[in-house]
Amino acid sequence: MVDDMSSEDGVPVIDLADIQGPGLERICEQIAKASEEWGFFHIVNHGVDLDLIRRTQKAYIDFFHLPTQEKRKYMMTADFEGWSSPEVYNDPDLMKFGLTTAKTCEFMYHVALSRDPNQQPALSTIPPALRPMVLEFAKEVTAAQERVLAAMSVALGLDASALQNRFGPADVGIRANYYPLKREGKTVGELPAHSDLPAIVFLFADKVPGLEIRKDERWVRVKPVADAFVVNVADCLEVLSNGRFRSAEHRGAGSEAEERISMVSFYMPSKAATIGPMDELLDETHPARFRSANFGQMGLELLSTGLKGKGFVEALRIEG
Ligand SMILES: O=C(O)CCC(=O)C(=O)O
Ligand SMILES: [Fe+2]
Repeated sequence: MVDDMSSEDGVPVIDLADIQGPGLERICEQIAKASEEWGFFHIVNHGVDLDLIRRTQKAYIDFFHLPTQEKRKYMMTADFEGWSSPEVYNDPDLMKFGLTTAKTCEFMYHVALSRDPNQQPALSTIPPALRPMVLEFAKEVTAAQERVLAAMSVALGLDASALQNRFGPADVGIRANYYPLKREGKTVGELPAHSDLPAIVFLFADKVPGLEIRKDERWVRVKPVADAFVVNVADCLEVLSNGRFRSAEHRGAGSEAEERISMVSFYMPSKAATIGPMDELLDETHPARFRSANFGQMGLELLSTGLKGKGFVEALRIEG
């Protein structure tokens, strides 16, 4: 077991090996501290099979290496699912949806899992060579996300299931970002500064650096930790925790040493969920710092306006 480990950049590293045993209390304390101070932390011994992660990563890399005309078969559609790259973002096929998020690095996005038995994702849009891996990966990552959510609930003084229940049956979206080798400092597409909207996010990009996160007024280049996921408190969690946990702005880029892929899993509240401070956290001395909103309505509106800043958090903040 690793005690209060920290990578050189200061981003906390939390060992989850004992999350279902007597270590839970200590893990909850570490998660609370990291979520309050950073909004970001690495997790090791997360329970997601490493061989599965590597196979999924390899399958995505093979996809991104295909010729453009092959990848165009999976071009993004109006529901934001599919493939996009800076090379094609002016393409009329893509622009007809007004997809501003397309102006980022090359990526592919799919909803790969739904906790709602009546609303299963349309898996036919995931390239067949990727499908079995992506589905298995999404299943394991979702289970790990729910373990971390339970620890976060306990850390907030709530029942272990409180946050997950509040989100309702989640959808989990997987976004794979591809950054080709950077040549002579030239970038071929980056992810501009943004915070993630829903709700808890796991990012896997060990080995190759490129993720930068904002800590107070400075940008910190995250040093990769082998086999770890980077956990990110997203906007919805900041609002549910009434501002105790913070979502942090971050940005992604490629490297001059190696091509880079980041696999990002978004645990999304049900569209029917109300995103607002948890009632249990409010009293006379702790008034609500945010309004409440329907996730389906507000979330999609914000996503379609593109990536910038902490849009959702700011839109709901109560001044004063
Ligand atoms: O590639 C990265 O390191 C950042 C990815 C990211 O922030 C995202 O996909 O939302
Ligand atoms: Fe992000």
